[in-house]
Amino acid sequence: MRPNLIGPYRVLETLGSGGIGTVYRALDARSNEAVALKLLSGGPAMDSRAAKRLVREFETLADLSHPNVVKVYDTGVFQSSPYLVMELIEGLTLREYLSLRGEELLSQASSGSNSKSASGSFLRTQAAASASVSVEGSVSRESASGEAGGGLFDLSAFAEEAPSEDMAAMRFGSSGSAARLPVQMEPWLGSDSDELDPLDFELPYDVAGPGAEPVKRETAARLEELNRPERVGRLKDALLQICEALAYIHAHGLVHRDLKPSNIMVDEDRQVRLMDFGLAKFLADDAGMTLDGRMVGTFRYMSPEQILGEPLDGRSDLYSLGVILYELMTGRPPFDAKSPVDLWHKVLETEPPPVLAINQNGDPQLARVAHRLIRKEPDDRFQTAEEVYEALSE
Ligand SMILES: Nc1ncnc2c1ncn2[C@@H]1O[C@H](COP(=O)(O)OP(=O)(O)OP(=O)(O)O)[C@@H](O)[C@H]1O
Repeated sequence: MRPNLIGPYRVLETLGSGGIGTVYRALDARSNEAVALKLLSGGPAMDSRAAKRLVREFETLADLSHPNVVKVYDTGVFQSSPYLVMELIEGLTLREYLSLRGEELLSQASSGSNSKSASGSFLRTQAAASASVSVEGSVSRESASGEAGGGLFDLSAFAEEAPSEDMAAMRFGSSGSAARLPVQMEPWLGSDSDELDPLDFELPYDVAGPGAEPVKRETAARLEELNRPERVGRLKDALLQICEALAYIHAHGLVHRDLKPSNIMVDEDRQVRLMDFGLAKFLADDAGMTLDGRMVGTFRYMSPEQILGEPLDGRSDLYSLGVILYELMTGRPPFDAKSPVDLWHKVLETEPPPVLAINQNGDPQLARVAHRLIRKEPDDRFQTAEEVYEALSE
C-alpha cells in the first residue's frame, strides 16, 4: 500500500517500481517543492541500524552536482527501509524520447494539452514505463498494445527492458552448473524470459529483398525509423551528455553499475539526466551481489567482468553504454537469450552480429563506437567516457 507520508514528504503518486523499490512523486511539506522519492523496499530486508548505515552512505551522493546527473537532495529511513529524495525529472526515458518524431515535439509545443509543461515540452506521466507516448505528450498503455487509434504513436517497439531482467527476478544458490560464471544459480524466478528481445524479429539481412516476408518489410520500416537523421542527431546529442555525466561520476570514483535506458531520462529542455548511479555500489559488494544473493544490475546491460564478479571500473559502464547504443541502432540487443545463464554465456563467449549487418543504413560512426564499447576485454574498449565523447564528436 502506498504510504501517505514518508518523513516530511507527502506522497502524491507512484511514478513506477523497479527491482529494488518504488519511486513516488512527493511534496516536501516544508518547502512545498515537488520531488521524486525512491523507497528501497524491494531490496534485502534490513534492520533499522543497517538502513541507517546505508542512508549515511547515500549521503555522499548528495555532494555530487552535475547538469546531467539527477540531484540527490535528502536521504532517510522509513519503516526500516532507506529512501532517497531526488530532483523530480519531468521528461521521458531515453528510449521514449528517441521514439518521438521532431514534428511531434514541435506539435506538442504548439498544442494546449494539460499534460504539457508551460514551455510546451513533453511530460512524463505515471504510466510512462513500458508504454507509449501520444502526440499530446501524454502516455498511453492502450497504444502500447495497439488498441488505440489515430494520433497515438506506438512505442512498443522501444519498450523498456522486460521486467524479467529486474534484479529482483534473479537469485543465486549453490546448485546447478554454469561454466565460467562466478556463481551458480537456482531456477530463474522470472517467468517471462523470452521477452528479452523487445522487437522479436529475425536478423533482417534480406530486409530489402523483393520476396521479403511481411514481417521483414515491417522490420525494414522500423529500421528506417531508427535511421531518421533527426533521430540520429538527437541520439548523438544524448550520448554526448551521457558521456559527460559518466566522466563526472567516474572522476568521483563511482561506477554506475546499472546503466540502462530506464535510468537515463531526458527532461523538457532535452537535457539528459543519469539516475540511480551509485545505488548499486551501496547495495552490493564488488562481486555485484547483495547480502541475500541477489545480483545488482540489469542482465542485458551487464559487462562480462560484472557477470564474472570481477572488480569493476568505469569501463564496465562504457560496456553498458555500448549495449544501449547497439539496441537503439538496431532495435534489438546484441545478445539475445531465453534465460540469464544463456545470455551470460553469449556475452562471454560469442560475438554479436555487426550493427550494420542488421541495420545496413545505420550511422557508420555510431556503429564503430558501439562495437568498440562492447568489446569483451575492458582494455580493448574506449578507456574513458572522454574518449567516447571525442569519438562521437569526430
Ligand atoms: N528523479 C526521478 N524523476 C522522475 N521519475 C523518476 C525519477 N527516478 C525514477 N523515476 C521513474 O520511476 C520509475 C521507477 O524507477 P526505478 O529506478 O525504481 O525503476 P527502474 O529504473 O525501472 O528499475 P531499477 O530499480 O532496476 O533501476 C521509472 O519509470 C523511472 O523513470
